[in-house]
Formats: sequence, C-alpha cells, structure tokens
Amino acid sequence: MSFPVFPEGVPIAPISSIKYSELNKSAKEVLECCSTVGFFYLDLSGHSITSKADEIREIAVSSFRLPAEEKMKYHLQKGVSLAGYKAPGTVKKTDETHRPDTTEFFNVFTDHITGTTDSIQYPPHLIEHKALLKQFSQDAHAIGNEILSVLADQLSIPSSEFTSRNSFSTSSQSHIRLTHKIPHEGADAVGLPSHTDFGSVTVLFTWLGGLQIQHQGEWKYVKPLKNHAIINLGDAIVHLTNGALLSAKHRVVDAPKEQNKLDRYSVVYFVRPNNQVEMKPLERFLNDDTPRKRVGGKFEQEEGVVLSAEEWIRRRAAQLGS
Ligand SMILES: O=C(O)CCC(=O)C(=O)O
Ligand SMILES: [Fe+2]
Repeated sequence: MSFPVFPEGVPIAPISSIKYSELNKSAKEVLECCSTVGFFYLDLSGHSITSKADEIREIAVSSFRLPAEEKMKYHLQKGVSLAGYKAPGTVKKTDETHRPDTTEFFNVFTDHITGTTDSIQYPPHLIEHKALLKQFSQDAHAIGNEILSVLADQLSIPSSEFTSRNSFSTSSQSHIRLTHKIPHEGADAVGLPSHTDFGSVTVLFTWLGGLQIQHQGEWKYVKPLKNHAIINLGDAIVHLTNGALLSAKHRVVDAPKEQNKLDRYSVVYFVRPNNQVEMKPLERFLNDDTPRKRVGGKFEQEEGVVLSAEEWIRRRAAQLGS
C-alpha cells in the first residue's frame, strides 16, 4: 500500500529519531526527549513489528467497514473500561473550538488476547486475527519496556523499577488501539482533541499526517516516517517519577493538503502499569530537585489514599468521556 507523500510547506515538529538497535547507546538522548519534547521517533528498520503493524492496518480498514449498528454492539462502557469500540463524537471536547471528534476506534485489551483475564466480545472479523494481535502486543510491549528500562537507568534507579510494574504477563489496562479518522470537508471537526495519554509508554504506527504536538507555542505536525514508530510517554509514568518525565499534549487534526482526501488509520499500543501497582511517586523522586512536570488531567482524589493503577486509569479515562 502506498500513500500520498507528506506535503511540503506545513509546520513540522522537530523530533529526534533514535535507532532501536542503539537504544542503550542513545540513552541520554532518550531521557532528553522524554523529559523535554515528550516524543521521539524510534527507527525500527529490520524489526518485524513494522510489517505486523501494516497487516493490522489492513484488518483495521476492513473492521471499520462493518455497519455502524454492528460496531455499536461492541461499544466500550464509559467510566468502566476502555475495552471495545468508540464511536466518533464521543470524546470530551478539550480544544478551544469545542468541535466533536471524527475518530472511531477499537481498543483490544492485552489481557483479553493473552487470556490473562476473561475477554469481552470483539467483532469476529477482528478477533479472528488474535494470533497476530498477540504477537504485535508482545513486541510493542517489549519495546515499551526497553524504553522504560533505559529511562530508569538514566534516572539512577534499577532498570527493573519500571519494567516490573509494567509486565506483559501480569494483568493491566494495556491495549492495542486501531483508529480511523473519517475525512471531512471544512473546519468544523477535529480528529482527536488535545490530550495526554494515561499509561506508561505509547508506541504508535501511522501512515498519514494528522498527529500534532505543541512546539514553541504552535501546533505542528508529526510527520510519519517509514519503518519508524512514534513514541511518547503517558501520565502514569509521569506520576510515578513525580514529574521527572513528561507526557506531552497531542491531538489529531486533518491530514495536511492532499493527504486529507483519504481515510486515516493508526495502530497504537499503550503500555500501562499493572493493575495492582500503587500509584504514588517512587521514593527516589520524592526528595530530589529535578524540575517537575505537571501530570495531565487531574481528577478528584481522596487525601492520603493511594489508588491502584487500575482505578487511577479508570478515573483518568472517565475524564476523557469515551
Ligand atoms: O492516531 C494518532 O496519530 C494518535 C492517536 C492518539 O493520540 C491516541 O489514540 O491516544
Ligand atoms: Fe494519544
């Protein structure tokens, strides 16, 4: 599948590219990206996850073609769990213009495809590819954990401090997300309003422009690069590090110029902390003088109560209204 080239003359965010094969060698740069811009490209040339992402994209294309009433049978339960389908127009309008979102997605939970917990129902069309979805989840989760391990080391804590809290085989709210943004005329809608992710690490594959981050006060496109994933951190890891790391705001708008005539898909994996992890800053980050970043989307939290990651993410997700 080939896509129209990303056009010239649109504002592009300057984001570093780090080779997956040199993650350890680039450890300082990884920390720099994850505590300043909050995003980096991961060059995965030669890693089989890129072709798995391509295959899953095709599954997404056909799954979203299901009739709306069929997809609605799998709609996620607001405020309960993110597992399942989300229809367009259901996300909290956080942009200044309060436009409804034009993105639909399917969240396929890792626990459900690995059998760690009982599964909800997914469309047969989608779940018949369970083996591939499982391999992709495993690969993306491992990549997320390698990044967390490098970050821990750079932050002078044992590398297992993060990875042991984000284990693939222990129950969590980690999941794959297949997204589909419907093309539209005019400026009355937004793909996905401005938000920060909730978990630890996000591994994103996308083929058309549309993702934007703020850079020097201006929204700029993150240009998709062949064989690269786009990596960013979520609020949970910012909370655990007491703000030493950054979860950057991002949004999805129209793909630039001629790319916007096409439907836009992305294949995302969210590494989230294991359900029983206590959501409080690790000891090491309580009394140091690293500059602090704010954790996105605050919610009411009882004084002195430490929430489990499962409950913390549930409350954080409920805020998004989807
Ligand atoms: O599709 C994209 O480029 C980003 C999607 C995203 O930010 C999300 O699902 O949280
Ligand atoms: Fe996001």
